Amino acid sequence: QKQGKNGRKLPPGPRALPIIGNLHELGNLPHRNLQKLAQKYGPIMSIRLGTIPAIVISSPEAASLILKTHDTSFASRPKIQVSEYLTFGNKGLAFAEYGPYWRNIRKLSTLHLLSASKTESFVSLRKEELGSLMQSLMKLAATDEVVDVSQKVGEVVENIATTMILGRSKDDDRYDLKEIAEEVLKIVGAFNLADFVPFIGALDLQGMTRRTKKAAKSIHQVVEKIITEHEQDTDHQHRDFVDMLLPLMNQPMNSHDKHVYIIDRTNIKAILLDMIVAAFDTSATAIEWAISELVRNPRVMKKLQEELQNVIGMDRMVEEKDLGKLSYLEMVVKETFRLHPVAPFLIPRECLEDTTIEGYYVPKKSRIMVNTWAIGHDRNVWSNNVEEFYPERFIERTIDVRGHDFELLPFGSGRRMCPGMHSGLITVRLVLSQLVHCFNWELPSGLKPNDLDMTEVFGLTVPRANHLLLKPKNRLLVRTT
Ligand code: HEM
Repeated sequence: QKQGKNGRKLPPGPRALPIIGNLHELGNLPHRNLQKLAQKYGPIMSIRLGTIPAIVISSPEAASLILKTHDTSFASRPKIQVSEYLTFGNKGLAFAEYGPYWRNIRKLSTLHLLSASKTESFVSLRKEELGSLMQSLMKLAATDEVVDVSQKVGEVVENIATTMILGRSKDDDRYDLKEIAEEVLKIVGAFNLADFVPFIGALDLQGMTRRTKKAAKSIHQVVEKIITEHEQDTDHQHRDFVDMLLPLMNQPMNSHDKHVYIIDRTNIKAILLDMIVAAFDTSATAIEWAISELVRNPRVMKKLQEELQNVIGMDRMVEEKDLGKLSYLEMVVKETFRLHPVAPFLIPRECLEDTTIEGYYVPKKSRIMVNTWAIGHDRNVWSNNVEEFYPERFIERTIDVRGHDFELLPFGSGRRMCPGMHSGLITVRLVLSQLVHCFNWELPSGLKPNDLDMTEVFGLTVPRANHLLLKPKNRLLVRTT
């Protein structure tokens, strides 16, 4: 029985060591290790990360208490070193503490950058980028080459995101934003001692502070340069995020709010940085897991290709307007998110005030980790075939990914839920369906579906550890864009 300072009952959990607490129990894949511990201690478990108390949530019911019933108490984010450096003292959206500042930039972002109509306005951008990817893959398919699918998917998502956010494509090789974004996600996901054991953290034994400063410096330079170019080039016609944010500079964020914040250059940069980091890797990670599972499960691949054949036909590519008609595709995407949630712990939350959950005391400033990976792998929720990639499970269950069903939370839920969900979902469904419609995907010679390596690497997101290598074979009857 664990007790808080005031003698109140804390959730059960493993014994914590002096100084490091339970950091040593996280291992390389904390989502898996904390699932095992939760099987012993329960779905509301308390651990200590260095000096910080943390609560790990591992069931849909407990997730609903955190993200719905007590949403306001858990709507803040912890202050972490990487975000402080990267977004000029948490001036971005993802790590801003809960309060009027966050509320204003969240509103501004959802209204001006990520609304459904803004997302739709990038339809031709997505079509063009995907068209060039398909052309290049068709050429490679004709020569029977093994293709680095992870790299190709990463490039197309990066091109779409860079053009949408910054108005330029990857052709400009003076910088590598993807590499920087991946580095930032790794640092955010790493359990940085500077955040948990400050007096040891100052020594920077893990080299995290050095890595953070380096990544922040490179990304600040790129974004500053791009903003300056937008300011100088007054007659261009793009409608990227920089164009949408610049007219708001030096204006109050929300003149009706009693807390008046004026948007300055650092606010704009911080918002753009968050968008870059949030958009680059997330959709690409989901797509590469989906293709990996389809290749490992030829039955599902065949069924998805049949759906595409019936709905689209073999003489043209998939268009965005077709997506609504592809119900099996939707189930495949859900099943991918269930087994491979892109951000298995969402983005960490911080408890704003002392709270009681199911009779347990959760002290103010506790870190909250919702283990969506554990929920997706729970037999009690998904029955005994939990490890199987079986999209048909969603025929019977009307479970959706939009934050209402706590069994499946790829975008989180509640006030801090992902505001880029619409954009992310379109990218995932479009790129995935196009790749599967235009090509058959074969394993390099000698490999059987079950041999496919599925090793994960942990960060804020959990992508494949090794790139996915496959041979495309042309499937469409006509080569068209
Ligand atoms: C498949 C793609 C994506 C996935 C799986 C995903 C997932 C997530 C998750 C799990 C969270 C945390 C939610 C929570 O704490 O409850 C989040 C937050 C966020 N996402 Fe996404 N995301 C995706 C795409 C995008 C895109 C394309 C953008 C923007 C262009 C974006 C912008 C953000 C932002 C700004 C936040 C922080 C929101 C806040 O703290 O108020 N995401 N996302």
